[in-house]
Amino acid sequence: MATPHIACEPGDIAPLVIMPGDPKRAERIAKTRMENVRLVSDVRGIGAWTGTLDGVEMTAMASGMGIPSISIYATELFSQFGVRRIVRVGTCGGISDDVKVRDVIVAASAHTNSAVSTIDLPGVTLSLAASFDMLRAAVDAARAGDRAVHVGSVYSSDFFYSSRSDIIPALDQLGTLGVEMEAAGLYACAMKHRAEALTVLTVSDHLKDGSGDLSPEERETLFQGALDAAIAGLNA
Ligand SMILES: O=P(O)(O)O[C@H]1O[C@H](CO)[C@@H](O)[C@H]1O
Ligand SMILES: O=c1cc[nH]c(=O)[nH]1
Repeated sequence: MATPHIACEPGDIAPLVIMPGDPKRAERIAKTRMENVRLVSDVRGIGAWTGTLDGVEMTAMASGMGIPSISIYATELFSQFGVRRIVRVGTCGGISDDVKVRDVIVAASAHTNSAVSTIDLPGVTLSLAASFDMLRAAVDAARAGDRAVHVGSVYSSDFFYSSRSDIIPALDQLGTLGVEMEAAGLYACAMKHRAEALTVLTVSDHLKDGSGDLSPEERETLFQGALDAAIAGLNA
């Protein structure tokens, strides 16, 4: 049965979902990496493409931007479509000096200023973390690739344009690798539905030095290292 944001039957979505933020990136993944793909839903221009990848059935579907958006899709996928694993393949801004543009970050955990970490259990801040099995497989695959790989915490912000850039040095001090806008929401949904999730990011820009930032076209296309690691995570 269709949900408010996904117009297809449960069997049309695979148990394993590759989820970039950008719908064009989802379509590109489907058309360049998958076989026998079909568009099974296109509500609000968020295409869901189901096919096979190296013989395994998968769906590529975008999350849109921000925790509210990814939470809608992840909730419907986990609760109504029998999805077991979602891997986010996204971009992020570098925070740590160790991280350079084009590097891959595997997000073991996500700090956030979103209410998803505090709203469900009064007095408790939830730990928002990746699936261990997915994380281990993705890290192993990423380390075998040709890009520098970092594993650790990221910051999932509710703001792309934040008035609180003053907190970035403190996040840096705490070892936070980069900033993006969805991982914490995805991890919270996976925890709630007793499912599994992972986030693998390509560093698209650096908060301390914007001179090497990726162009909009590169942000859409330059994600092969992260995607290979993400696929390994899904197959774990
Ligand atoms: O490239 P994606 O996956 O969309 O991720 C990052 O890019 C968007 C902001 O430009 C946010 O969604 C952020 O998390
Ligand atoms: O959320 C994001 C994504 C990419 N780059 C940033 O600086 N922030």
